[in-house]
Amino acid sequence: MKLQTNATGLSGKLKVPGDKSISHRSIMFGALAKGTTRVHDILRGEDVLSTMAVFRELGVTIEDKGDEVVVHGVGFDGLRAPQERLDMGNSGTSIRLISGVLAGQPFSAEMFGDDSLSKRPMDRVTKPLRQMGVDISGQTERDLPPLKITGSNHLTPINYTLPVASAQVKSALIFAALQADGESVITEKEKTRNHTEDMIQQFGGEISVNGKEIRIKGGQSFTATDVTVPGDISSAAFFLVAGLIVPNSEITLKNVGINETRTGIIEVIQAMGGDLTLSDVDEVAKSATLTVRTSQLTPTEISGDIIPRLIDELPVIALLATQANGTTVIRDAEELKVKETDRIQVVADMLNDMGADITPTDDGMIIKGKTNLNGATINTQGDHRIGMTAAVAALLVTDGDVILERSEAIQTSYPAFFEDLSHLIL
Ligand SMILES: O=C(O)C1=C[C@@H](OP(=O)(O)O)[C@@H](O)[C@H](O)C1
Ligand SMILES: C=C(OP(=O)(O)O)C(=O)O
Repeated sequence: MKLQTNATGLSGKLKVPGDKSISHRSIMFGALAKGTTRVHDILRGEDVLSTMAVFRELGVTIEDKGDEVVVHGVGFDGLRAPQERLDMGNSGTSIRLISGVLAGQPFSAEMFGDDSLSKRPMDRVTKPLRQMGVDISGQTERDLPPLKITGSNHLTPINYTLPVASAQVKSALIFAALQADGESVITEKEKTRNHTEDMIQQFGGEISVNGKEIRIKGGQSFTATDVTVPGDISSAAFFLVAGLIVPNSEITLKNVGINETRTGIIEVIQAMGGDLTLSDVDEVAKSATLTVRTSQLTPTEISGDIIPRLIDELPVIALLATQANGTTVIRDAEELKVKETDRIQVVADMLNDMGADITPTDDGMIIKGKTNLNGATINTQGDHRIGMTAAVAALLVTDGDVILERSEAIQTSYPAFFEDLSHLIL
């Protein structure tokens, strides 16, 4: 598709779709609780639809009533063996977290995904799950999908320090630990998004978190509850950046999730001197209204423990940095290489094709600003965040066309992205 270029300004208010991480987990916890869970403002992106389809295949009734999704929970002991292979689509979150759920189930299943997911390492979950007594294996020494799993209802509790900063690995192990015979201790490398821990408490379970150390007792059960999903800050990120770099812009994003394990991008924008204000802060729902205006930006360094708090935003943050007056350095972000694409290489190649000056490194990028962007043909390679970053970059292009190939990848996390963007363009 041909992307809109040369925007003279962006203006308006928007409610971004529901948080993807919380949406996945609302289906999972709803299914594993006894009773009826009603989920409001769930994201209906393809990744979450994959999680819903998998739980239906595992015997859970899930109704989409338009204004809410109703999950008729069956409890940990109510899942049934699937008749079909479980299709995880493009979703790393689905395959890894559901591996942890199936770890404690006394049946076999096979999990597979699309071309992108089939290249992503699953050994980070298979290794610790094997230690707990699960029979799980994939392809090659990195355990790429498809994965075959046979769970056990006598899982050994685990005491495990994560070698990578990953909420997906942490959450997979938490789901397994909830079904184990005793208490498990999981220690994080860096603090990552904590939606699983929050939801255990919301669904009446028990978890103790002390800094990076998490303790979970096995044999727990959950009670159904209602969930309202806040807007996804990872989706809001595209409009935050667009509003800062396109001239004559002011964008207001309502009801954006501001869980403290997700707000790295707000700190980066502030460090770069961006005009960003928070209002209507709701401490209980952990949400706020965010407003951005066109800004002169200074460069910054992004590294260390902030990285997991903005990991999915780094592609569009790289674009932001191309418009700062000086050189921005991103370090400690080697996890970007094992996302839907190698996001260090793909982001650098894409923005360099458009005229940016980015040097990819082993664990990040060196981004020289401020550069003019030009037309190019970009292929998402099946990565939604590459597609949305390209669409925001195109707004700055005054010279030539920007053609986006495989734009349908954006369905993964933001089906209405282009519609929402078009409403803001003056
Ligand atoms: O737990 C989650 O919901 C997610 C964790 C992150 O992945 P990692 O755990 O691989 O860092 C993130 O990139 C992904 O989009 C969603
Ligand atoms: C990495 C992402 O998702 P997942 O790992 O669930 O595929 C993402 O949404 O950017």
